[in-house]
Amino acid sequence: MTESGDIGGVRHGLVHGFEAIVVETPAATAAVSLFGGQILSFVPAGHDEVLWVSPLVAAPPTPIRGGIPVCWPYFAREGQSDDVPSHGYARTARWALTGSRTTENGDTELELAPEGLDHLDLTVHMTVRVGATLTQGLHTHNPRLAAVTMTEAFHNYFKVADVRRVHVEGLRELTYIDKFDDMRTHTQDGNWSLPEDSGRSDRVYPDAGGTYRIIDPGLRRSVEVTARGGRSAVVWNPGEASASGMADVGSHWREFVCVEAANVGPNRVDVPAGSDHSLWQTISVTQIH
Ligand SMILES: O=P(O)(O)OC[C@H]1O[C@H](O)[C@H](O)[C@@H](O)[C@@H]1O
Repeated sequence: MTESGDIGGVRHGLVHGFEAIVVETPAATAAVSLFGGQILSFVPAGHDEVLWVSPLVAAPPTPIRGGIPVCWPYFAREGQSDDVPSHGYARTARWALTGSRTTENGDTELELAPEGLDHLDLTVHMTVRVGATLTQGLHTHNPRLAAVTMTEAFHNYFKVADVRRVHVEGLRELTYIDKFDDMRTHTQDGNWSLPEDSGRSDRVYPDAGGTYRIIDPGLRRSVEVTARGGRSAVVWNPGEASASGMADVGSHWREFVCVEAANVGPNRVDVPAGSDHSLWQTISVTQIH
Protein backbone atom coordinates (compact mmCIF):
# COMPACT_ATOMS: atom_id res chain seq x y z
CA MET A 1 0.00 0.00 0.00
CA THR A 2 1.20 3.48 -0.85
CA GLU A 3 -0.18 6.92 -0.17
CA SER A 4 -2.87 7.98 -2.61
CA GLY A 5 -0.71 10.54 -4.36
CA ASP A 6 1.71 7.83 -5.45
CA ILE A 7 -0.49 6.14 -8.00
CA GLY A 8 -2.24 7.68 -10.98
CA GLY A 9 -5.98 7.92 -11.37
CA VAL A 10 -6.80 8.59 -7.71
CA ARG A 11 -7.74 12.12 -6.67
CA HIS A 12 -9.98 14.08 -4.35
CA GLY A 13 -13.12 15.58 -5.88
CA LEU A 14 -16.70 16.67 -5.18
CA VAL A 15 -19.34 14.13 -6.18
CA HIS A 16 -23.06 14.87 -5.64
CA GLY A 17 -21.75 17.66 -3.39
CA PHE A 18 -19.75 15.27 -1.16
CA GLU A 19 -15.98 15.24 -0.71
CA ALA A 20 -14.91 12.03 -2.40
CA ILE A 21 -12.03 9.90 -3.58
CA VAL A 22 -12.40 9.67 -7.34
CA VAL A 23 -10.83 6.70 -9.13
CA GLU A 24 -10.28 6.63 -12.87
CA THR A 25 -8.91 3.53 -14.59
CA PRO A 26 -9.17 2.48 -18.27
CA ALA A 27 -11.79 -0.09 -17.16
CA ALA A 28 -14.05 2.10 -14.98
CA THR A 29 -14.53 5.22 -12.91
CA ALA A 30 -15.79 5.24 -9.33
CA ALA A 31 -16.15 7.60 -6.38
CA VAL A 32 -16.17 6.99 -2.63
CA SER A 33 -17.55 9.65 -0.29
CA LEU A 34 -15.44 10.35 2.80
CA PHE A 35 -18.71 10.91 4.68
CA GLY A 36 -19.89 7.36 5.29
CA GLY A 37 -17.16 5.65 3.25
CA GLN A 38 -19.99 5.32 0.80
CA ILE A 39 -19.40 4.41 -2.85
CA LEU A 40 -21.43 6.97 -4.82
CA SER A 41 -20.59 6.06 -8.38
CA PHE A 42 -19.42 3.09 -10.46
CA VAL A 43 -19.28 3.42 -14.23
CA PRO A 44 -17.60 0.50 -15.99
CA ALA A 45 -16.26 1.48 -19.45
CA GLY A 46 -18.96 1.15 -22.10
CA HIS A 47 -21.81 1.26 -19.55
CA ASP A 48 -23.86 3.91 -17.78
CA GLU A 49 -23.88 4.70 -14.05
CA VAL A 50 -24.72 1.59 -12.02
CA LEU A 51 -25.64 3.26 -8.71
CA TRP A 52 -28.48 5.59 -7.81
CA VAL A 53 -28.02 8.64 -5.62
CA SER A 54 -31.13 10.62 -4.75
CA PRO A 55 -31.44 14.01 -6.45
CA LEU A 56 -32.99 15.06 -3.10
CA VAL A 57 -30.01 13.87 -1.06
CA ALA A 58 -29.66 15.68 2.30
CA ALA A 59 -26.52 17.20 3.78
CA PRO A 60 -24.52 15.49 6.58
CA PRO A 61 -25.14 14.36 9.27
CA THR A 62 -28.19 12.86 7.51
CA PRO A 63 -27.04 9.59 5.90
CA ILE A 64 -26.61 9.75 2.12
CA ARG A 65 -29.64 8.28 0.35
CA GLY A 66 -28.06 6.25 -2.42
CA GLY A 67 -24.84 4.65 -3.56
CA ILE A 68 -23.60 1.90 -1.23
CA PRO A 69 -24.21 2.79 2.43
CA VAL A 70 -22.11 0.69 4.80
CA CYS A 71 -24.40 -0.62 7.53
CA TRP A 72 -22.11 -1.55 10.44
CA PRO A 73 -21.83 -2.78 13.21
CA TYR A 74 -25.55 -3.49 12.99
CA PHE A 75 -28.26 -3.48 10.33
CA ALA A 76 -31.45 -1.46 10.95
CA ARG A 77 -31.60 -1.60 14.79
CA GLU A 78 -31.12 -5.35 15.06
CA GLY A 79 -30.07 -6.37 18.55
CA GLN A 80 -29.98 -2.70 19.68
CA SER A 81 -32.05 -0.35 21.79
CA ASP A 82 -34.47 2.03 20.02
CA ASP A 83 -32.37 5.14 20.60
CA VAL A 84 -29.45 4.23 18.32
CA PRO A 85 -29.08 5.45 14.72
CA SER A 86 -30.57 3.15 12.05
CA HIS A 87 -27.95 0.98 10.28
CA GLY A 88 -25.08 1.72 12.67
CA TYR A 89 -22.34 4.30 12.94
CA ALA A 90 -20.20 3.68 9.86
CA ARG A 91 -22.50 5.42 7.38
CA THR A 92 -22.34 8.74 9.22
CA ALA A 93 -18.68 8.56 10.24
CA ARG A 94 -15.94 10.38 8.40
CA TRP A 95 -13.66 7.89 6.64
CA ALA A 96 -10.03 8.33 5.64
CA LEU A 97 -8.11 6.87 2.75
CA THR A 98 -5.37 4.77 4.36
CA GLY A 99 -3.76 3.35 1.24
CA SER A 100 -3.98 2.68 -2.47
CA ARG A 101 -2.26 0.45 -5.00
CA THR A 102 -2.52 -0.88 -8.50
CA THR A 103 -3.20 -4.63 -8.62
CA GLU A 104 -1.49 -7.08 -11.01
CA ASN A 105 -4.37 -6.80 -13.50
CA GLY A 106 -4.41 -2.99 -13.47
CA ASP A 107 -7.32 -2.45 -11.06
CA THR A 108 -7.06 0.31 -8.48
CA GLU A 109 -7.47 -0.81 -4.89
CA LEU A 110 -8.21 1.58 -2.04
CA GLU A 111 -8.17 0.95 1.70
CA LEU A 112 -10.35 3.15 3.91
CA ALA A 113 -11.15 3.27 7.61
CA PRO A 114 -13.68 5.28 9.63
CA GLU A 115 -12.60 7.83 12.21
CA GLY A 116 -14.04 8.41 15.67
CA LEU A 117 -15.47 4.92 16.24
CA ASP A 118 -12.93 3.84 18.87
CA HIS A 119 -15.65 3.55 21.51
CA LEU A 120 -17.18 0.53 19.74
CA ASP A 121 -16.38 -3.09 20.63
CA LEU A 122 -15.30 -3.86 17.06
CA THR A 123 -12.98 -2.17 14.57
CA VAL A 124 -13.49 -2.03 10.81
CA HIS A 125 -11.72 -1.17 7.59
CA MET A 126 -12.72 -1.49 3.96
CA THR A 127 -11.24 -2.50 0.62
CA VAL A 128 -12.61 -0.99 -2.60
CA ARG A 129 -11.24 -2.47 -5.85
CA VAL A 130 -12.17 -0.65 -9.04
CA GLY A 131 -11.83 -2.33 -12.44
CA ALA A 132 -14.26 -3.79 -14.97
CA THR A 133 -16.03 -5.04 -11.84
CA LEU A 134 -16.33 -3.37 -8.44
CA THR A 135 -15.23 -5.38 -5.43
CA GLN A 136 -15.73 -4.25 -1.86
CA GLY A 137 -14.63 -5.91 1.36
CA LEU A 138 -15.71 -4.91 4.87
CA HIS A 139 -13.26 -6.28 7.43
CA THR A 140 -14.26 -6.48 11.08
CA HIS A 141 -11.86 -7.19 13.91
CA ASN A 142 -12.73 -7.97 17.52
CA PRO A 143 -9.91 -6.70 19.74
CA ARG A 144 -11.81 -7.60 22.95
CA LEU A 145 -11.56 -10.57 25.27
CA ALA A 146 -15.09 -11.81 24.63
CA ALA A 147 -17.07 -12.62 21.47
CA VAL A 148 -19.13 -9.79 19.94
CA THR A 149 -22.29 -10.30 17.88
CA MET A 150 -22.86 -8.07 14.87
CA THR A 151 -25.01 -7.59 11.77
CA GLU A 152 -24.03 -5.69 8.62
CA ALA A 153 -24.89 -4.86 5.03
CA PHE A 154 -23.72 -3.28 1.82
CA HIS A 155 -26.98 -1.42 1.24
CA ASN A 156 -26.64 -1.20 -2.58
CA TYR A 157 -28.92 1.29 -4.35
CA PHE A 158 -29.00 0.25 -8.01
CA LYS A 159 -30.21 2.67 -10.65
CA VAL A 160 -33.03 1.17 -12.73
CA ALA A 161 -35.29 2.49 -15.50
CA ASP A 162 -38.42 1.69 -13.48
CA VAL A 163 -38.50 -0.53 -10.39
CA ARG A 164 -41.94 -1.82 -11.50
CA ARG A 165 -40.36 -3.33 -14.62
CA VAL A 166 -37.28 -5.08 -13.22
CA HIS A 167 -36.88 -8.49 -11.68
CA VAL A 168 -34.21 -9.99 -9.46
CA GLU A 169 -32.92 -13.49 -10.08
CA GLY A 170 -31.26 -15.70 -7.47
CA LEU A 171 -33.98 -15.63 -4.80
CA ARG A 172 -36.46 -18.24 -6.10
CA GLU A 173 -38.00 -20.56 -3.51
CA LEU A 174 -36.13 -18.89 -0.64
CA THR A 175 -37.90 -18.20 2.63
CA TYR A 176 -37.96 -14.48 3.38
CA ILE A 177 -38.87 -12.35 6.37
CA ASP A 178 -41.31 -9.66 5.27
CA LYS A 179 -40.67 -6.46 7.25
CA PHE A 180 -43.75 -4.93 5.63
CA ASP A 181 -45.84 -7.87 6.97
CA ASP A 182 -44.93 -7.86 10.67
CA MET A 183 -41.82 -10.02 10.08
CA ARG A 184 -43.92 -12.95 8.85
CA THR A 185 -42.08 -15.48 6.71
CA HIS A 186 -43.10 -16.35 3.17
CA THR A 187 -41.61 -18.28 0.26
CA GLN A 188 -40.34 -16.33 -2.75
CA ASP A 189 -42.49 -17.36 -5.67
CA GLY A 190 -40.35 -17.08 -8.84
CA ASN A 191 -38.00 -14.16 -9.31
CA TRP A 192 -38.43 -11.05 -7.19
CA SER A 193 -40.50 -8.28 -8.70
CA LEU A 194 -42.20 -5.39 -6.94
CA PRO A 195 -45.39 -6.87 -5.45
CA GLU A 196 -48.38 -5.55 -7.40
CA ASP A 197 -50.74 -5.54 -4.41
CA SER A 198 -48.63 -3.53 -1.95
CA GLY A 199 -46.27 -1.84 -4.42
CA ARG A 200 -43.37 -2.04 -1.96
CA SER A 201 -40.78 -4.53 -0.68
CA ASP A 202 -38.74 -4.93 2.50
CA ARG A 203 -37.66 -8.56 2.39
CA VAL A 204 -34.81 -10.25 4.22
CA TYR A 205 -33.70 -13.57 2.69
CA PRO A 206 -31.56 -15.51 5.20
CA ASP A 207 -29.24 -18.22 3.86
CA ALA A 208 -29.46 -16.89 0.32
CA GLY A 209 -27.22 -18.25 -2.42
CA GLY A 210 -24.90 -15.22 -2.77
CA THR A 211 -25.53 -14.39 -6.45
CA TYR A 212 -28.32 -11.98 -7.36
CA ARG A 213 -29.03 -10.50 -10.78
CA ILE A 214 -31.12 -7.42 -11.46
CA ILE A 215 -32.59 -7.69 -14.94
CA ASP A 216 -33.55 -4.27 -16.24
CA PRO A 217 -35.11 -4.31 -19.72
CA GLY A 218 -35.45 -0.50 -19.67
CA LEU A 219 -31.71 0.12 -19.26
CA ARG A 220 -31.03 -3.08 -21.24
CA ARG A 221 -28.62 -4.44 -18.69
CA SER A 222 -28.18 -7.06 -16.04
CA VAL A 223 -26.36 -6.11 -12.83
CA GLU A 224 -24.94 -9.00 -10.86
CA VAL A 225 -24.04 -8.93 -7.17
CA THR A 226 -22.01 -11.79 -5.76
CA ALA A 227 -21.49 -11.93 -2.01
CA ARG A 228 -18.83 -13.80 -0.08
CA GLY A 229 -19.06 -14.04 3.69
CA GLY A 230 -22.57 -12.58 3.42
CA ARG A 231 -25.35 -15.11 3.98
CA SER A 232 -28.39 -12.81 3.69
CA ALA A 233 -29.91 -10.80 0.87
CA VAL A 234 -32.25 -7.84 1.40
CA VAL A 235 -34.48 -6.36 -1.31
CA TRP A 236 -35.95 -2.98 -0.49
CA ASN A 237 -38.01 -0.34 -2.22
CA PRO A 238 -40.41 1.75 -0.12
CA GLY A 239 -43.04 2.13 -2.87
CA GLU A 240 -44.97 5.28 -3.67
CA ALA A 241 -46.89 5.80 -0.41
CA SER A 242 -43.98 5.40 2.03
CA ALA A 243 -41.61 7.28 -0.29
CA SER A 244 -43.90 10.31 -0.25
CA GLY A 245 -43.11 10.61 3.47
CA MET A 246 -39.36 10.39 2.91
CA ALA A 247 -37.84 13.78 2.16
CA ASP A 248 -34.91 12.30 0.23
CA VAL A 249 -36.91 9.87 -1.92
CA GLY A 250 -40.34 11.38 -2.72
CA SER A 251 -41.38 10.85 -6.33
CA HIS A 252 -38.00 9.26 -7.18
CA TRP A 253 -38.87 5.84 -5.72
CA ARG A 254 -39.20 4.25 -9.17
CA GLU A 255 -35.56 4.98 -10.02
CA PHE A 256 -33.85 2.41 -7.79
CA VAL A 257 -33.96 -0.99 -6.19
CA CYS A 258 -31.84 -1.93 -3.18
CA VAL A 259 -30.39 -5.44 -3.44
CA GLU A 260 -28.17 -5.79 -0.41
CA ALA A 261 -25.40 -8.23 0.52
CA ALA A 262 -25.75 -8.73 4.26
CA ASN A 263 -25.55 -10.76 7.44
CA VAL A 264 -28.78 -10.03 9.26
CA GLY A 265 -31.53 -11.68 11.32
CA PRO A 266 -30.71 -15.36 11.84
CA ASN A 267 -27.40 -14.79 9.98
CA ARG A 268 -25.98 -12.42 12.61
CA VAL A 269 -22.25 -13.02 13.07
CA ASP A 270 -20.48 -13.93 16.29
CA VAL A 271 -16.93 -12.61 16.05
CA PRO A 272 -14.79 -14.48 18.60
CA ALA A 273 -12.31 -12.56 20.77
CA GLY A 274 -9.25 -11.57 18.77
CA SER A 275 -10.82 -12.75 15.49
CA ASP A 276 -11.69 -11.28 12.11
CA HIS A 277 -14.68 -11.47 9.82
CA SER A 278 -15.05 -10.15 6.27
CA LEU A 279 -18.07 -9.44 4.09
CA TRP A 280 -17.23 -9.19 0.37
CA GLN A 281 -19.24 -8.30 -2.70
CA THR A 282 -18.50 -7.95 -6.40
CA ILE A 283 -20.74 -5.99 -8.76
CA SER A 284 -20.64 -6.50 -12.52
CA VAL A 285 -22.73 -5.33 -15.46
CA THR A 286 -23.71 -7.06 -18.69
CA GLN A 287 -25.58 -5.54 -21.62
CA ILE A 288 -28.78 -7.38 -22.60
CA HIS A 289 -30.86 -7.03 -25.77
O1 LIG B 1 -34.03 4.87 5.83
P1 LIG B 1 -32.83 4.01 6.15
O2 LIG B 1 -32.41 4.05 7.58
O3 LIG B 1 -31.68 4.31 5.20
O4 LIG B 1 -33.27 2.51 5.84
C1 LIG B 1 -33.78 2.15 4.60
C2 LIG B 1 -34.18 0.68 4.62
O5 LIG B 1 -33.03 -0.12 4.77
C3 LIG B 1 -33.20 -1.55 4.73
O6 LIG B 1 -33.44 -1.99 3.43
C4 LIG B 1 -34.25 -2.01 5.71
O7 LIG B 1 -34.58 -3.37 5.50
C5 LIG B 1 -35.48 -1.17 5.64
O8 LIG B 1 -36.36 -1.53 6.69
C6 LIG B 1 -35.15 0.31 5.72
O9 LIG B 1 -36.32 1.07 5.63
